[in-house]
Amino acid sequence: MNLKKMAALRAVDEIGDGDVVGLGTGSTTHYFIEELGRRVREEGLEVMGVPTSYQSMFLAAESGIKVTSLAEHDVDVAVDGADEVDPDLNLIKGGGAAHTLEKIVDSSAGSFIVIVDESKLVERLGAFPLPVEVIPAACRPVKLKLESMGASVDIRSSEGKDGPVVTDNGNFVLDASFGVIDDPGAMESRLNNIPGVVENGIFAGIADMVIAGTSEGLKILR
Ligand SMILES: O=C(CO)[C@H](O)[C@H](O)COP(=O)(O)O
Repeated sequence: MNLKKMAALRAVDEIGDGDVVGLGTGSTTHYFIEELGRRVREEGLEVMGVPTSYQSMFLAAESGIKVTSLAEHDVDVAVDGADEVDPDLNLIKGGGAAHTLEKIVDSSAGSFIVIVDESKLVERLGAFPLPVEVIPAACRPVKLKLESMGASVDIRSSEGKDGPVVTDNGNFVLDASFGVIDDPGAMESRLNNIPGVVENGIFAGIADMVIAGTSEGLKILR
């Protein structure tokens, strides 16, 4: 079976009737949202979803999940993917440039569950370039600051549009390769302290549970 899907389907079992669910972004959460929607439509599960991106908002609506927001509801359980997960459940996220709203929703949740395939499990964070969302006017000074801290930095661009990726919040993303990150919590705070940085992709100490699909079956980390 597809290992991302395996983790996603297991996560749906953690959702109870009446829950407000944080809906993460990416290909792994895609499977989660689809299955959650199927249970809503076919089994009468009553949930509301708080999307973390336009991607998850559109998919939730298509799947039959009622959409709400943090302005109206607290989140009971958030389910989200990750780009890297270390043994202490620190994460790198933002491969889909959605990490700012993801961090707001995931950190506000009563419980935050991460779903990944085994390729995301690492001993130490840092092989995946760290996404840093910046206000466009701050792009150059923040890039220079990150370089002065030892990173090599790319302004993220993508297919489908010439020029930089523009996030759901109207900002740019810098991908900063620092190598191994020794102290994820300290690095997370330090980066968010740079003027013009909106949010970086380190999620230190907020995940409660990781469900990983592996070739040997499901692996649960708490
Ligand atoms: O952080 C994210 C989006 O900003 C994603 O959750 C992360 O990139 C993992 O994506 P995928 O499930 O497609 O591997």
